[in-house]
Amino acid sequence: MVVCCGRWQREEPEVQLSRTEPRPFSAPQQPTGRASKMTQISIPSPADFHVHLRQGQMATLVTPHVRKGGFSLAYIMPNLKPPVTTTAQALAYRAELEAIDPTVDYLMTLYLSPDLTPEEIVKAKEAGIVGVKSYPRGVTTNSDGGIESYEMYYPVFEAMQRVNMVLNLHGEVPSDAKTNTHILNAEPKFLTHLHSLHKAFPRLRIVLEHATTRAAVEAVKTCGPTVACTITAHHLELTVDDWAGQSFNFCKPVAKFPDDREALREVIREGHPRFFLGSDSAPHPVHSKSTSTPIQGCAAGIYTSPILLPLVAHFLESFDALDKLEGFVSTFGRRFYHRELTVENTHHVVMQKIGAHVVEEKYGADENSVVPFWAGKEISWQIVPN
Ligand SMILES: NC(=O)N[C@@H](CC(=O)O)C(=O)O
Repeated sequence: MVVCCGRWQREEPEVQLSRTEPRPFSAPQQPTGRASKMTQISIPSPADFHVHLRQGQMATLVTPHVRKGGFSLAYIMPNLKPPVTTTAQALAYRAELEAIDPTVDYLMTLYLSPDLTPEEIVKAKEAGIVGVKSYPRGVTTNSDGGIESYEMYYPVFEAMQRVNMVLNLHGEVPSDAKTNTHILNAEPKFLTHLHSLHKAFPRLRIVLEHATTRAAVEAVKTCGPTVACTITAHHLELTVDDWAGQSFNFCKPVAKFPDDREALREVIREGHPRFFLGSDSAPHPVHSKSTSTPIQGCAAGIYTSPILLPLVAHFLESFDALDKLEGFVSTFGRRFYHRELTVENTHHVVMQKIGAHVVEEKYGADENSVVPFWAGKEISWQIVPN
């Protein structure tokens, strides 16, 4: 990372370029205490390990925003209609995205469903598909075909462990009045599943997606090096008070309490190498966010792709963690996913702090337009066009 404070500038050996196998998770801690003085940052090949890019017109609108937001690698979620359940579908979907923007490296996933077999896992691995995403039934957008119990998938997980694929968990259990389960405790109640899966498949790489609670952070920390966790940009800022009555801040899992948000911030400040960015950027047409009816509620999802890198820098700086930006948005996730930087795949994204700029209020036109997170508010960092 290159940091500039006024005329002062110095090169730091924070990222070693390598063509070798991934190293164990023992990244050295970065020095602290100079974050507020930075005026320029250079990040090598930022990677977003959880993105929704949709299909059709919406995909055409939002796919170029991955690059616009500073990212050159995107880990693509499979909750389309119909969900991406086969290797053939995932490859066709990747081709669709590459036709829109060929400059991004799209890592593809399959949707965990009863149709997924160990044989399909082997085929998927050979075709370069990276992971399988599990959505518990009914907890979020397009999760009607989601899972109800994990045991029946053990043969699939066994195959994934054998061929070295990643299991991505949407970590919430469905609401149930009988057990007092609701959207505020759905994530803590899910953590027993995380522990059971890790115990049953200790070599299976598992990612607990978009953690929102102190309990989730602590659970991941107690697991071994094969378990990691993504954190979104918006959960670094929001708490329950921000989405109750504000539909554009509504997403699943919902933002929790100030102490939970503090746990997310702490683990980033700590520079913990198993916690990295997965934006969960999830665009919905403006009408499905703003004009809900008693029959059709407000869609869950917050859209951050077009402003992502400056937004993350803005938030990390606000809680004195800007010096952890490179690990959080590039090195840590890449290492976990075995997508480490090489001389060939590294390009630096430079950001400058040149006074606040206001985030656009919407992208696209008419009924297909999307409203980004932080719309109309200021961000202090901007990407320098190259
Ligand atoms: N995060 C969300 O609130 N929504 C996501 C689905 C998901 O990841 O839960 C979406 O696809 O819209």
